[in-house]
Amino acid sequence: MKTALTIAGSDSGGGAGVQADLKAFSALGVYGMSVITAVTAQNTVEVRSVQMLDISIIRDQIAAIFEDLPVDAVKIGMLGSAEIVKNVAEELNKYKPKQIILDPVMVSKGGHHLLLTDAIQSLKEKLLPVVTLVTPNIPEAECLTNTKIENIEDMYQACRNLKELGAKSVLLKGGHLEGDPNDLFFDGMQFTWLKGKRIHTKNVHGTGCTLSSAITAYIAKGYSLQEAVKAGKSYITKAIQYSINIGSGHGPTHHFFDIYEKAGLVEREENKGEL
Ligand SMILES: Nc1ncnc2c1ncn2[C@@H]1O[C@H](COP(=O)(O)OP(=O)(O)O)[C@@H](O)[C@H]1O
Ligand SMILES: Cc1ncc(COP(=O)(O)OP(=O)(O)O)c(N)n1
Repeated sequence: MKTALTIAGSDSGGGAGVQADLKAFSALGVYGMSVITAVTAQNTVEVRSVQMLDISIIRDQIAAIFEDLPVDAVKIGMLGSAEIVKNVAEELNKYKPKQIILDPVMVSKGGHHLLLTDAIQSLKEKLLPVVTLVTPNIPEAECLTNTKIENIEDMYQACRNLKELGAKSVLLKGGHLEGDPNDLFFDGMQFTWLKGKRIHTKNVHGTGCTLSSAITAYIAKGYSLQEAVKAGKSYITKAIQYSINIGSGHGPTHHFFDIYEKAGLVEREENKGEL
């Protein structure tokens, strides 16, 4: 069985973070493991509070996994602080997993900061050069490159700038720009557009986590990076089409849409979350 590890924060509402990652791993038939960096009190409306975990328990979780279990691919999500970034980078440099996907989580949909501002520099210096793929959304890429991204030309330039900063490959997500959500994949040499059609629903909590963990699962299964990002884009599109209309804010993505489709369940038609 192929395996994947997520190093990320916990979302009590189950839509993002470690919970979304483990659901995506399971839905794609990959054995999931987790290192929790922070606990958030969160639902579909807001992040109420955040408690970052002590460095010692974060390092211990990583060591416990790598000293016993096989890890085919690692996904990194919310890290929270510069100290956590530094220590996670040290542990990864020690155990050297071959495939690391970094979702540089900074701010939740509701505007809550999930990465302290002073940690951004550490993320750029200590993690960006170590990972296989980085998957920023537009505001995260703007922050990492200190530039404005308003159009397609800016997206190309941001990918090149991220490469200059040490990234081996980049998936720049276009969901935050107007129009259809087209993502740009840069393998360090060539660009590939992953085109999407905007789905009009408010239930988009955890989309970034879902996409990066699906890509991680596909890489764990042996897909090439190019195949994995394409398969990940199809997965997130279905996960949003079938997103779950629960809670009074942004409902979560659906990970088991295949089972629903095959069983003829009509969850999508019943989705009152569509705008
Ligand atoms: N309304 C939507 N319809 C279809 N795809 C979307 C929609 N919103 C986002 N996506 C896609 O979901 C993925 C996550 O995108 P994005 O929302 O930009 O990231 P994040 O959740 O990190 O802010 C991307 O592949 C993006 O193109
Ligand atoms: C614990 C935790 N980690 C990450 C996020 C951000 O997830 P994302 O997929 O970008 O989804 P939204 O916050 O945009 O809904 C999170 N909220 N919580």
